[in-house]
Amino acid sequence: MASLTLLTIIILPLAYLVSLVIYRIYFTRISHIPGPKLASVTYLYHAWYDLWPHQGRFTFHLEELHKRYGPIIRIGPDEVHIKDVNYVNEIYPSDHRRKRNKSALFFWMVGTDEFGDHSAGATLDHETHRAKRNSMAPYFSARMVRDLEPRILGKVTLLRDKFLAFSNSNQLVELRNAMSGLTLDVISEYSFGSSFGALNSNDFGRPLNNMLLQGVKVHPFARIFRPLAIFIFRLPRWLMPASEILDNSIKYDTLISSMTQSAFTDAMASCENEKASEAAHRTIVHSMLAAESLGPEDKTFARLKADAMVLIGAGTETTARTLATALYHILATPRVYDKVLAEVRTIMPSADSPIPPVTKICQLKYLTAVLEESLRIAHGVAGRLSRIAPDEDLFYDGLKLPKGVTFSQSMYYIHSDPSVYPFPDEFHPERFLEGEEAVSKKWDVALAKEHLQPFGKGTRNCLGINLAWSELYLTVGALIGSVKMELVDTGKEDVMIVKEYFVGYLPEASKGIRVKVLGKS
Ligand code: HEM
Repeated sequence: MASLTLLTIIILPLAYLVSLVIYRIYFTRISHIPGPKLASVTYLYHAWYDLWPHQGRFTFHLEELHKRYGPIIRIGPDEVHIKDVNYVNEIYPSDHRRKRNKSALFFWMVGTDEFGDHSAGATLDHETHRAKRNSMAPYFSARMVRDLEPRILGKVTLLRDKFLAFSNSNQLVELRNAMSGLTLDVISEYSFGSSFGALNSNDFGRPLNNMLLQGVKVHPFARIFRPLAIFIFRLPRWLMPASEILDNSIKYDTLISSMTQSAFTDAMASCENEKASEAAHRTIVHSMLAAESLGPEDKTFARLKADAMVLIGAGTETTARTLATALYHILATPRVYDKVLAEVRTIMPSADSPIPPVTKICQLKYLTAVLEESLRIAHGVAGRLSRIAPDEDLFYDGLKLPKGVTFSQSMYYIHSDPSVYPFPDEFHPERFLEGEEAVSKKWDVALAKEHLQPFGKGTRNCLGINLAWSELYLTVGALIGSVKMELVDTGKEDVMIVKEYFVGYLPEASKGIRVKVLGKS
């Protein structure tokens, strides 16, 4: 009896574990791909870098692994990472016939009914995603962004006026927080016709901004312990363990619910009283309810709320940090500041001139290069963009990636590749400008432009590209054109990402990117 118990309690589980380890190292469909043995056995390997004792560092550890094992490495029992700027189109094709699913290994929220589960962004299957995305795409098209530009401009004007109100005061403005207030208000106003009002508060909506910033910290834990995360998120709220991250996600859920609810109620009434297509420009919810690509099961409140959660989350921190990074580098480099201001003055003659429309600002070549360089160096989305090819085998350097395997690249590595962007940690807008400097420094401008892909690539790239560009042009144009500021005790280390929680993350010990407003420029 005792030996039977010993067998069941110790020996059988041990034998199972040993066979699993041997199987995972030597006999899976990707065992031929080099990489650390421990990573091929268990995701606990990631935990060391992403959870404890380090946090959000696995993406950066990949550099070391690639140096040791080469451009293609195995980073999980069924996951591969590639670091090669020339292999991007193969992983993220734009042709819908080459299907790319997302992977639940990274999009852990699938199955939680929370965190944007059922949204387009978190839909794994290629075709299902396509229908959901098509229902939102018209609302974020270049034309719609142009039509709704007054919504963006209203918020940018408010931001500029708030900055000017700080003139000659001793109060410093922290740019990343201020830009988060702006982008949060823009994405909510643009998508729902009413904003969170972050810019109406003196602190640019700091509690809301912090809620979003803290919320993303859930990703590493949930990726590594996915079943546990799903279990926790499916618990009734009163049974959930006490945690700041959970609290923030619940607050976020409540906030988005009420915003979606009022748009939903209004949109349902519009559907009854007027032609749905006529109301479709009013909010993203109206637009989705009018979309023919969606069936009734995808037009429920819960489903639309999931998309709203992803839109607000995706549209805020990425754009805010890119803006803060752009402003830091402009202010930190007098040569760049002088050029940007001189160029802005050609369409905005004085600090009191009206903010020009995006169609005019986007013609400024130097400013465009500054924004391209900011998008590159800010690493808005730094995490690996994981995909699965459900029905084609891929090949890299003779190595087979069988269909069904999860693979990824990280735009962080593309944008830090010195063969495309020499001295990648340095800010040089000129790498994106044909001209004397590029020739004298032997910079390949065409190559730099070809590999700049901050918004991802292929059929699942960023939905908000047009909106993001409009925000970047209007905000930097308006602030440089109207406001004179100087950096206070802020250095390059305050704008360089040190962690990855899907979005890149700045050092938490830093006091931020602080400026003193001196008056009008
Ligand atoms: C500088 C700003 C931005 C950057 C760098 C950025 C970057 C990205 C990237 C790299 C992806 C692809 C993720 C993946 O492949 O898994 C993505 C997806 C997405 N982005 Fe953005 N984004 C920005 C701004 C915005 C804005 C303003 C919106 C608001 C509409 C937005 C909405 C989305 C959505 C909804 C997706 C998911 C698209 C889908 O799955 O079809 N993003 N973004």
